[in-house]
Amino acid sequence: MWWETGVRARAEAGLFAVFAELPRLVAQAVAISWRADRLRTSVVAAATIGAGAMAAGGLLATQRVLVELFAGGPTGEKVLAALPALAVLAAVTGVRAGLGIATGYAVNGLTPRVDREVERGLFEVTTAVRLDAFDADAFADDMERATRGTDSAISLVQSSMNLIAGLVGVLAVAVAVVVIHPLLLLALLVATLPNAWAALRAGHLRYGTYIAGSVRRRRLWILHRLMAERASAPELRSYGLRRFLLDQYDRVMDTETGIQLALARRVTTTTAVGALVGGLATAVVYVLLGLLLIDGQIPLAAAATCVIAVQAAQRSLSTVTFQVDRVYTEGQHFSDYTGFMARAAAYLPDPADTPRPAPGPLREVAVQGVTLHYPDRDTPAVDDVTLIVRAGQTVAFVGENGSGKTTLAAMIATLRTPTHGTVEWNGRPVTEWDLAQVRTRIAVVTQEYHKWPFTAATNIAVGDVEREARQDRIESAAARAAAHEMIKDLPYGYETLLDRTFAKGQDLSGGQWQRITAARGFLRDADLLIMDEPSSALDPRAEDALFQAIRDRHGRATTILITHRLANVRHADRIFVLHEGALVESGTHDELIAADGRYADLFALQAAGYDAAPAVRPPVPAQPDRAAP
Ligand SMILES: Nc1ncnc2c1ncn2[C@@H]1O[C@H](COP(=O)(O)OP(=O)(O)OP(=O)(O)O)[C@@H](O)[C@H]1O
Repeated sequence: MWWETGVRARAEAGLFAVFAELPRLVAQAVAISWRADRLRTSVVAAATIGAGAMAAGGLLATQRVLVELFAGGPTGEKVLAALPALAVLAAVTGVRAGLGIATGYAVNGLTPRVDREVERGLFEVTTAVRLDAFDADAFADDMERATRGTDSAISLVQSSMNLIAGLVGVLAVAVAVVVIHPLLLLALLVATLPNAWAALRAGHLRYGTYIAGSVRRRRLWILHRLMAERASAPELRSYGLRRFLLDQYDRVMDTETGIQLALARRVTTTTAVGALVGGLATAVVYVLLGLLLIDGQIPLAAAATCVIAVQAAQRSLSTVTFQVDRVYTEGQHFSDYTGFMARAAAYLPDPADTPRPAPGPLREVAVQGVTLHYPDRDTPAVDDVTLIVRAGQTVAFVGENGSGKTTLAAMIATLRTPTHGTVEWNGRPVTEWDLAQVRTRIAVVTQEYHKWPFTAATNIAVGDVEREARQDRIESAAARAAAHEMIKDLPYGYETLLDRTFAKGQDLSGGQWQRITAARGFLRDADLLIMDEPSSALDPRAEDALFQAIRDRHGRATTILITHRLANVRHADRIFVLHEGALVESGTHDELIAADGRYADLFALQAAGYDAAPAVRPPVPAQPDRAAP
């Protein structure tokens, strides 16, 4: 699964591949951090390098102290002689601690800034891409991965910085040791590498086990939801599924526990082997030091410093090995983010070379030879449609399911771009106007409306965020959509939160939601109101009130109505009938009835439903091919 990208990549990659990719990932982390906050990034970089230098200086000062203490002469004099080096050691240790604190402060300050930089970048793109981006199969999946990638940004930055700090620490020890005696570097490597290898190997094992348990974890996740969520609670009880689900849970957990124990054994064995080999290597180093001492190759103080250096290097290396894994796994997720941002750029609207003019009030919308092909569809959803809607008119788009009404309306609303043809606003293609300004003159009540997790008042107010959300405006819009009384009856009236996932949140019925979304459309009082199936869930009284409000716009503002309830379009100035994407008829209700075409057929069929039906239906004749032999 995509959320396991990082762990999977780490489980599958060899150590060489991991190390080969680290520089790129660390560079990426430094770049984000730099963009988010230059000052703090510089502080972390300077403090990390400074701390490394202090570590090396500390070891050299330690050696100086030991040289003085191991020299001949009375103890008092030796201590006195060691005092300057001791003072340096104390200063270096103090500065190093201070730099550590400075790094901590800077990283803490970086965290929210990096999070914000990355997350805001993502939302800048996801809210700006053209609607057709969401038709591409991979886009939604890509976007989810990118969301996980935003969480990884700060982890990547932090682990990269810790990795750099660990490496600088190891380097500092190596430099100090070489200064004391070059042969000690070899001793240092021999004593530290086995443990480092064991740590990396144990990480590999953990990641491998995690990936092998992917299906099991998903099953557990589903079981968690089934046993604890509201949606499944009624059926769980009515069918007595409790035992069944708990048994499933036990079975999965038995396997999981077994696997975790096996993993723990393997990891312990690996680290024990590493510790054993590391211990033996350290013993060899100590023997080597002893031989060098006896041979007079190095002074006692150098040997003692080397012992301290080995311990310091082991600490730094264990940081490095841990951070290598983190940088690599988090880096994979972050690559999902950067990859998405690059691919999404192709869906961003073309920036205007010169500022485009704002359109005046609507006089006329003209659809000129417009066609729209959805990706992976053989036939166009809208096929070479030409029509004109004039200011003040109420027009209707009718036609069977899938005939292209919503798609055509989306192009008029500038939400979709035609594959061929143009949509003109006041005689000029919409692309030549400032698109944001065109959109402020249009309100769209979509068929697949969104239930915003806000209060009832805000759910209506989102229809016009450009203007102040005055309560009287909200209530008047609600009244036009037959929503006012219904909202007043809610526990907190207009302030009722319409989301059950929050405390005191409420949910509404389908028809009640539809009233709220219609009110959202009325609030803007736009030049052009497009209403796509606004009454499919309304009761007859609410439907009547809604269409009365639509009729009130007649002559004053323009309305495009999409509905299957043909009784509601009788009064439209013009009815456009679509069939398989093409405009097949247009005219007033009376003209279309007189023409006795597709509209007349649909109307007659619907009207027949309201005629008195026979009390008993005649039996359906047996189908010849299904008759009993
Ligand atoms: N996002 C999409 N991706 C691919 N095909 C789509 C998409 N949206 C709609 N279609 C297809 O385009 C055609 C026209 O759909 P559209 O929603 O415009 O029809 P409609 O007339 O509004 O239908 P209904 O009366 O059911 O609302 C249909 O064949 C539909 O399957």
